[in-house]
Amino acid sequence: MFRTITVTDLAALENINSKNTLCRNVSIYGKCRNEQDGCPYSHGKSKFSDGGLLLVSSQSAKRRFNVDSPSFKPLTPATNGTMPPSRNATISAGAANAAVFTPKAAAPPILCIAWQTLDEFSMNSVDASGQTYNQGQLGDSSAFSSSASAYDPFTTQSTIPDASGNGQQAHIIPYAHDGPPLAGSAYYPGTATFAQPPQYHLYAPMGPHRENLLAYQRPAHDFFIPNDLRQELQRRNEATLQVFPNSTLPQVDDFHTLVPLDINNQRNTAPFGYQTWVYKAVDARDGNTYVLRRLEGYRLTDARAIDAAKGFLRVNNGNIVNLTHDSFTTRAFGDSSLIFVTDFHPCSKTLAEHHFGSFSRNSGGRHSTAPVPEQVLWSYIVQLACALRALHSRALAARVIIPSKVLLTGKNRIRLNGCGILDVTQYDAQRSISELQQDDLVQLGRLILCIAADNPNAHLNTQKAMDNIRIHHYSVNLYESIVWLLGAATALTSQQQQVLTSPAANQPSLLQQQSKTIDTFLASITTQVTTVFDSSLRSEDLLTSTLSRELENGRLVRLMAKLNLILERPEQSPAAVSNNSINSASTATSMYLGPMNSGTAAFKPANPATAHIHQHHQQAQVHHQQSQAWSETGERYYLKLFRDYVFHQVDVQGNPVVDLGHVILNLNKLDAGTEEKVMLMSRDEQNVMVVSYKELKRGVESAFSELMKAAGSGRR
Ligand SMILES: Nc1ncnc2c1ncn2[C@@H]1O[C@H](COP(=O)(O)OP(=O)(O)OP(=O)(O)O)[C@@H](O)[C@H]1O
Repeated sequence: MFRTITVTDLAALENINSKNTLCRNVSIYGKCRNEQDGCPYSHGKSKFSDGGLLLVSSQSAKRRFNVDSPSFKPLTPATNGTMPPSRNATISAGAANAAVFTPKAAAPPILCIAWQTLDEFSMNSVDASGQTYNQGQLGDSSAFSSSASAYDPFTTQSTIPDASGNGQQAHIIPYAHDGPPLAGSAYYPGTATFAQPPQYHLYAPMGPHRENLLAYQRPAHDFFIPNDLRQELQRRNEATLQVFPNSTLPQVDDFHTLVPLDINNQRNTAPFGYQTWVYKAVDARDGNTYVLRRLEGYRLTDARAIDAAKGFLRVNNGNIVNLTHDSFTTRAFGDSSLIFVTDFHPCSKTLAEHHFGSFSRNSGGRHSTAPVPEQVLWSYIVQLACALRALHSRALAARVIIPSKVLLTGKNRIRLNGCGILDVTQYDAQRSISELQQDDLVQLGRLILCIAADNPNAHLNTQKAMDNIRIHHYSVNLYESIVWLLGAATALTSQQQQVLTSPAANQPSLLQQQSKTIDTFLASITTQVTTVFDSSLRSEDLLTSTLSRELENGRLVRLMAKLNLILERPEQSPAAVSNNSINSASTATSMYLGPMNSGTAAFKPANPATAHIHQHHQQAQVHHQQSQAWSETGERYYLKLFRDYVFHQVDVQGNPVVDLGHVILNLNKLDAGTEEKVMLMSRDEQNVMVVSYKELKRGVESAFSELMKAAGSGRR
């Protein structure tokens, strides 16, 4: 069975033959003649390269074609699908002497060739240079399949036949727009003038790499942020936006939409000497979410006290919950409350909740879980030491380093909370800063001791807790560090002293160091600091790689947004903007699917401006024109078909095909504007259009720029 194909570029068909499985059954066959002027086809590539479009019409088109037309001769039954005549044999002497055909941009030259079913496909094929191959030469499909298997949709180079028919390495610039055509480069015009843009459409695969995948194969999850991280970020997002609909909490100064974070019923006045409440709130001035810590019943007796926390405003450290605003007093809660405003870290927990979550404060009982890994303890020590260094170097002190005032904001990521509060509430207590800083070190030692001993009250019996640490097989180094921080070396047994001062212990021993500052401590744990630093760099690498994937997804989202902005938007179609745009040689798209019984030798786009211009009201006329661009004769119709091809595919049974890989692959090719062709089918399956991604890209860009012009803005 034969169907009629109209092609403007024979090379395109060749290309499709080799790459598109849907078109494997296409062979060039029979007499080829230019429909426009009746001239036989000449194989000069440059003459037929401007369109890059293959129009295929099935039965309906076949009916419309006039078999008596001089430009088309149906094949004889004798040759039907068995031994098609060679192309040369079908060209008459008169036709061979015909003038060389020069294509016009507005109406690309069109050839008639024959379409065969797969069964009929067999013998002859014509390459881009016009050379005829028979089956033996091509070795059935092997010539195609070898190029198909080597095909990488993301590559920018490929072997293509040159003008002489020899396979040569040629540069395909998939995303280059057509520049001025150069002699001998008609297939890929603009290559000589091409300036390499950033190849932002290419994914650079990052390790670890899968061994069983081919170079161009990517698993779907490679394109997206890992599930656990996505869930975590979404949970944080939700937590930040969460509101209580019937909340009776007041607005405090500029802070509104208060949500309590303190879900613990047991109120504890120990850390600050006041009952505290913690709220999430939105600052009306900048719209950001902050945490308000309220000290209930605080009365300001000395106005200077409130300024005592100002020094903490200047501290910006990754291991501290930073104070963001001046503290202030308020009566919004019906009492006199002191408010501290800090950064909000959604979904965070305190170390007390994390490590002693099921521990009852009043039971005094021991929480039983598996011992915390030493690496985690070192991570805590290094991070808190880092926070203390930031404070101590500014002549400040943390003053409260307890499990409930250390926030866990990510995996093993901790921040010191509640800094500066005691500076206000205990303003009058005359304690020197060095004394407070020494106390910070002791508190740090107690905190680590409690977590290592797995008991929040472990510091109340240091000796027993130290024994517990030994039972948990922590290293001598950790043991020694805790002892040094606690300043409790004298309380150790002679046996413990022996362990710490043995040659196995790190030299110089911390116990032998007299000066006790955070810098001394940090200097003595450099090995652990570098280990923690290394793991933090690795997690940063991981996040950067994840971010780079999202960057690609962001690009695809923008492309999808563009497509949806322009698709089926008649009021902004080019017909409304410029009636001549369809016929214009400079129109970005020179292809369309027109009715094949138009009565003309070549397809011509319907000029929407010509018909009925005086018969209707002007507005109705405009609407008519507008819809033309999306109609089956309109220049944007193929974009619509492409949308169907990407998103609305169905299988042979008519079931929807939901293939994310297909969507991503096609959107990437569209974004890159590759020369590869795609076969688009109308919904009634009566018409098929073959168009390159490059043309599609130009269509999208042109429609989008029209839209932007109409929107009166040059921004994208
Ligand atoms: N800056 C913050 N960002 C996010 N959540 C926070 C922040 N500060 C505290 N929270 C959360 O608020 C809750 C209460 O914090 P708070 O410091 O009062 O701990 P607590 O366990 O209630 O201590 P206390 O025994 O002193 O009352 C905790 O669950 C903590 O995770």
